Amino acid sequence: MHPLRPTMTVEEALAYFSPGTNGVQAVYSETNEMIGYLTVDSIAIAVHRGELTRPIREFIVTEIPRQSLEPQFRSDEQLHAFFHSPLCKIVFNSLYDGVYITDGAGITLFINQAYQRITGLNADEVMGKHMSQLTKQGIISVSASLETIRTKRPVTLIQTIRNERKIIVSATPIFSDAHEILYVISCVRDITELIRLKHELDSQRLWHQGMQTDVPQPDQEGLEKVVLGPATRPIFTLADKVAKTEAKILLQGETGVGKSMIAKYIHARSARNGEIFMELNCATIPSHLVESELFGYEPGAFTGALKQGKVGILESAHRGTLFLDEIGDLPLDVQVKLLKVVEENQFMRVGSTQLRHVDVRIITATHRDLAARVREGLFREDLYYRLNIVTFEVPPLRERREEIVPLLETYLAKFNEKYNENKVMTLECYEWLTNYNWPGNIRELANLIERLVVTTYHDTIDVGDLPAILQQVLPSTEPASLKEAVAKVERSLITKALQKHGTTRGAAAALGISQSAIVQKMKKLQMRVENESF
Ligand SMILES: Nc1ncnc2c1ncn2[C@@H]1O[C@H](COP(=O)(O)OP(=O)(O)OP(=O)(O)O)[C@@H](O)[C@H]1O
Repeated sequence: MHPLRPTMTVEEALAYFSPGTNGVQAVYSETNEMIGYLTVDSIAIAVHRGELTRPIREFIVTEIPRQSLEPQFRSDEQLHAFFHSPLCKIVFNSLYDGVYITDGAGITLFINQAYQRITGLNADEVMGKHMSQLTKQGIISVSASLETIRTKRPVTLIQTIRNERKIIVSATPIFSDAHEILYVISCVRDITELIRLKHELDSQRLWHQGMQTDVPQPDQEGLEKVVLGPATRPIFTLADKVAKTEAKILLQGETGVGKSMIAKYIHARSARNGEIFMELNCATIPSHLVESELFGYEPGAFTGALKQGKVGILESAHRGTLFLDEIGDLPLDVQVKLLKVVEENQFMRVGSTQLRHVDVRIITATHRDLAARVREGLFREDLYYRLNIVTFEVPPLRERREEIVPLLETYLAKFNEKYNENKVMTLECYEWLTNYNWPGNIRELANLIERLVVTTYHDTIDVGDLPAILQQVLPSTEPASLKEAVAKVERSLITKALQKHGTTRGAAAALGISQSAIVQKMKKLQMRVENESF
């Protein structure tokens, strides 16, 4: 077990006072200096006062009282005796927070009076029952005790009681001498009201910020309703500015973050508004067809070609804007032809020797690191610099979480209207989705809401309606020690630098350390070091 830290809660510290351990435990600062002791007596006082969630720093003593040096529980039997004693019931019933105790197998042994008050459940409904039975019966949505038994770690999660009340449950394991879980003590707080207030506050704050901006509402441009949070507002402000120019724009960001929406917005705010906006995704058409799709072809230019030939997307976009998505996937030979368009506004159809003139604004986008593609020889450097006069880095949704709730609200309203429904989402569901990582970004969010509106039978969408992957309960992911936390940050910084710069040399330079230092660090962090080019 890791050392006790002053920021731990009393609840977390309970696990350190298992049978066979001393009634006194040293507490260490984040820099591993011993700063005092926590005794079983001070823990008992905290428990008695219902201060399970207070940091133990408030209960640290600098000298050890002599009686505390005696082991408090000499055996598992004494621990069992405590949990089955009337004293245990008196102590837990005196608490304001709810307490739920199961044995190491997950069978309910005790609930205190506060738990009954908070949840509306009475002892007869749960006593002697296995937690899985209670989830199956829909009495509780998920079980923190079972997660604790599975992971052998403290777990905190949000639980719904009979599909109504939301409570936050923190479960802590109590171990035997042999490190088996004997009991799980869960502390329970009602958060229904808390979530509602937080949710209201977040939404209001965000919309208020949105109102104060000078950015013209993209919706006014005939686009879909756009959510503008602190991370996207500057992007739209800059987009509005560069829209008035003919500068080439490169949009970078993961799939579904809104790159094509920004491209449409730039077109709508430019002098070309009213002319056509054309879009070509270079990754979705086979590479041998990209050239003819883009530039068109003459009659009989190749086998399978249309007799009358075909006008390419570039020509169709004359006077308008052409949005080339996934430009990083454009074959090298087509890049040469595109360079001519960018530099001279000229091109030739496939199978023709006649130069044609075209007036098109080109906006490009990619989820790839184009600079790295240039280094790898997969993207022409001259074209890269031509296309990349202004770059927009569009952050993934997980890095702009404050936009998640307004996005959920926007899409819920949109699909309610589309399907003539009147669905609402529970606060727990909002909370849950705010914590999800959204690898598919806003597109994934929009698709999920559409699916939920169409497939759910009831008017209230709850966590139980979410796909299984979204319902996974995560054990507390707090790093266990400062060292672990530092390692986590180092690992993430190195991974990001390697992804961006491609080589350990480049990554080391970006992080301000030598190449041998980065390689050594990677080995220490058990990261794969293959060769210089990683
Ligand atoms: N700020 C926003 N507010 C509301 N909806 C948004 C916002 N940004 C994007 N969307 C919506 O998210 C979906 C995906 O956006 P978009 O197609 O622009 O992403 P993308 O980055 O171009 O994805 P890809 O690279 O896969 O083509 C679209 O339905 C779009 O309307």
